[in-house]
Amino acid sequence: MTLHLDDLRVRRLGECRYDSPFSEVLSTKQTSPHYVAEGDRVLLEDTVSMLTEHSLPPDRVPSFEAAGPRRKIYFDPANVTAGIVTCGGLCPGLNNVIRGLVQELSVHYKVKRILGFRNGLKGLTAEHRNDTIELTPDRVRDIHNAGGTILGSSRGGQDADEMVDSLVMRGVDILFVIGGDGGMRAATFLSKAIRMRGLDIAVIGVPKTIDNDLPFTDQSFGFQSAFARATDFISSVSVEAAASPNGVGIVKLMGRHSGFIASYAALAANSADIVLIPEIPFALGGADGLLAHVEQHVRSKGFVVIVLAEGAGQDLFEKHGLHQYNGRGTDASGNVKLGNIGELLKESITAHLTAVGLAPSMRYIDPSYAIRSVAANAYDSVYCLRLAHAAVHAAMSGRTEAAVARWRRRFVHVPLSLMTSRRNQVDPDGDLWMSVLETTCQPARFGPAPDRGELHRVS
Ligand SMILES: Nc1ncnc2c1ncn2[C@@H]1O[C@H](COP(=O)(O)OP(=O)(O)O)[C@@H](O)[C@H]1O
Ligand SMILES: O=P(O)(O)OC[C@H]1O[C@](O)(COP(=O)(O)O)[C@@H](O)[C@@H]1O
Ligand SMILES: [Mg+2]
Repeated sequence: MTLHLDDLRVRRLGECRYDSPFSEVLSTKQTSPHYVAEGDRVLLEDTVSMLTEHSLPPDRVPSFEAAGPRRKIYFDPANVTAGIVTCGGLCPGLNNVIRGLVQELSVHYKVKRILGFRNGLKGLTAEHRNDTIELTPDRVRDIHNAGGTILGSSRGGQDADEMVDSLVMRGVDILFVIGGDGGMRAATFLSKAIRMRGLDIAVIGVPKTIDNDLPFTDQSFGFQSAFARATDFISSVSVEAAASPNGVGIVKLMGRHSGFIASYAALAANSADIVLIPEIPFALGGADGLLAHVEQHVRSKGFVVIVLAEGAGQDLFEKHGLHQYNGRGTDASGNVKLGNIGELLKESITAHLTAVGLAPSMRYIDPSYAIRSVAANAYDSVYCLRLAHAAVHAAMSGRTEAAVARWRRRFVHVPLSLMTSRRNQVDPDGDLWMSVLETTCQPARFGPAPDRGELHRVS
């Protein structure tokens, strides 16, 4: 999908009439390598070849609006009520974002009323709309030291009109939705319902996902803390596998559709022999298949370490009739429940190695929630705070139906609809995956799989 400048424009509620608390400090600021001035824009693309391909004049080149404070704002801070909600799966840094929003709103803009809606978008339903937490700087003072979210989170669908009713009834002027692809989609529908009613409510998204699968953001907050934690598990399994006869270490990590956690954690641990991700299908059997490669590793090196994303190899269940590992249906938000690729690999590798006389010592870990429930590390803490600042500035200046994101090191406004227009995935031809191949020395592909029953069936 080719994007044009107009696709990247962010909606505004109206003219900015109030002086911002940042007016004075902004009066002399200009764009520099470290600052993008109000009114300047950040390029969508960043190579000479991509830019020359358009041959567009500079003012028509696709670009994002720069985030940051404005000299004039739309809302009168004295009369603003802000709402905050966290949705979907946990991610390190949720509390840091909440704290950053509350501090910026209260300390600089002097907003007096900030409501935290409880347990995700469920908190905006008629049943729960009055069960809010009053958020003050005192209330959020220490929350960033813990993982999770003080507001709680949830999955499951809600009616957009019912949620708008809640915002109206609670007098909310600005809603901050901290969520993943589902949350951004819900925020988009919510914004549309607000617009249909002609209401003056700003909706600003703060993209959240440990899978790093949201587009138009360099890397999502909490991702670094999560993959750092995952790295510990890879290192443990590597030690175990190396110390055991025919050791096989397997670590299954989160990542439904995108193998970023698996790739980054494997690079950080620098001890994996094989990385398997959803973006690159692989075959189990055959001379070039995964099982043959595992066998060769165990024969030559004495052990093997495999890191896999939970969404890898999902086609194998059907292909090999292994229905016992297959996922079933969808979760409350409509996300497909995945088959258990970790168990499938554990059992098929055990069967294969045993059959060829290399009975393995299997060390399989699925750290699951342990990687996303941790507190944000120092890097993510800074990132979360800066995203929160950008989100408050965007909202106070009347931007709406937009998310704040860091794109090519700059903080920008991204139209909400774009956040769900595509999925960020590891590019098999990109330099991240090349680094993984350079590090593991694994072949670019395992397969193709011959349909000749070479797979050792597991019971
Ligand atoms: N297509 C959709 N339309 C409306 N709401 C959605 C949609 N997808 C998800 N949501 C809502 O967004 C919230 C969070 O979605 P979910 O997929 O669970 O997590 P995440 O935001 O982390 O991706 C849920 O409450 C869900 O109902
Ligand atoms: O929290 P649940 O429902 O068990 O879902 C687990 C899934 O959540 C994720 O952490 C991603 O969640 P989000 O889409 O909510 O960010 C996946 O990595 C994982 O598969
Ligand atoms: Mg999601």
